[in-house]
Amino acid sequence: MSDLPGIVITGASGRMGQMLIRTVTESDKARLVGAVERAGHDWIGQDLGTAMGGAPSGVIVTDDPLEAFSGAQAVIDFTAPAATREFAKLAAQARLTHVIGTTGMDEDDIAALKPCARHAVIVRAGNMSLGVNLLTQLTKKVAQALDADWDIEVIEAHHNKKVDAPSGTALMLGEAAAEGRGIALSENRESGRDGITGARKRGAIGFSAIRGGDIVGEHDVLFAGLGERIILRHVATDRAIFARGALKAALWGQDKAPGEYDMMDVLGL
Ligand SMILES: NC(=O)c1ccc[n+]([C@@H]2O[C@H](COP(=O)([O-])OP(=O)(O)OC[C@H]3O[C@@H](n4cnc5c(N)ncnc54)[C@H](O)[C@@H]3O)[C@@H](O)[C@H]2O)c1
Ligand SMILES: O=C(O)C1=N[C@H](C(=O)O)CCC1
Repeated sequence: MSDLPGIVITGASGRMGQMLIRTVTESDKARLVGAVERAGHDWIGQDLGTAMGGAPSGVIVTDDPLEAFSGAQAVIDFTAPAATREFAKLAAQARLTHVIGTTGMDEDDIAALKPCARHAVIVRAGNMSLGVNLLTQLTKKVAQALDADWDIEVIEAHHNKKVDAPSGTALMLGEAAAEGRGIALSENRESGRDGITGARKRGAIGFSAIRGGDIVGEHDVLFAGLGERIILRHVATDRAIFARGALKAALWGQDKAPGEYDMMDVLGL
């Protein structure tokens, strides 16, 4: 039996779930030991490889996360906020590294992770790619250099199945801009313009969301001044960038003390 870290993927049939399964399976640094889907899903009880249209893998898809987590070292979780809250409790119980890519988590959801992080390593980020994490650093630097005469707007575009807005990435970028400017995002956030909105509030950080087709994920941070504009841009063309980052985080977490971490910690940025 291999001593490579055993990884469980939750939301196995999802867009990210399938990408993560391929990434872990192809890695020589980890092994796939479990796959979880929601109760009632067609894949439950099926061999994962067969369900994905390939050769049998020996991993049976389950709706029992506790069973899947026992004997694993990490769980990579790109599902939905309510599911992620439940997985966090079980990962803490099993002392697994819990890598959370799920977005759309509200304040309550995030607060619920705190007690779990006393027992397990939690790595959570709205975007696991190297490029976006670098972009947050650039955003903070540019916001630091410019005053509130420069309007900041985060413009994001995603596929037509995405259920949350603004995207987790857009919020990361907005937080970075607010930090650079020395203000709280919660008090300066502006989104959902429609109708007679009035003029833009000075110093506000705006969010605009586009949804369409199969767009993987595109983010612009626009700094609009008088007579000039700066645009910082990241374009994702392949979900593999998120899966590679998530696997890196799962491996990184293996020798860390319990606590809450993000991709900046993992990437050393
Ligand atoms: N952080 C990042 O880098 C990053 C990148 C891409 C996507 N995401 C986020 O990941 C999440 C998933 O995205 P997606 O495009 O794969 O969505 P998706 O809808 O294709 O997949 C989600 C999967 O989770 C499953 N699921 C839901 N509840 C469950 C439960 N209780 N138990 C087990 N499985 C459950 C669903 O059945 C589905 O298969 C979203 O929140 C998205 O924003 C994050
Ligand atoms: O496809 C998605 O959903 C994505 N979600 C993340 C976000 O909300 O920022 C990352 C990009 C893709």
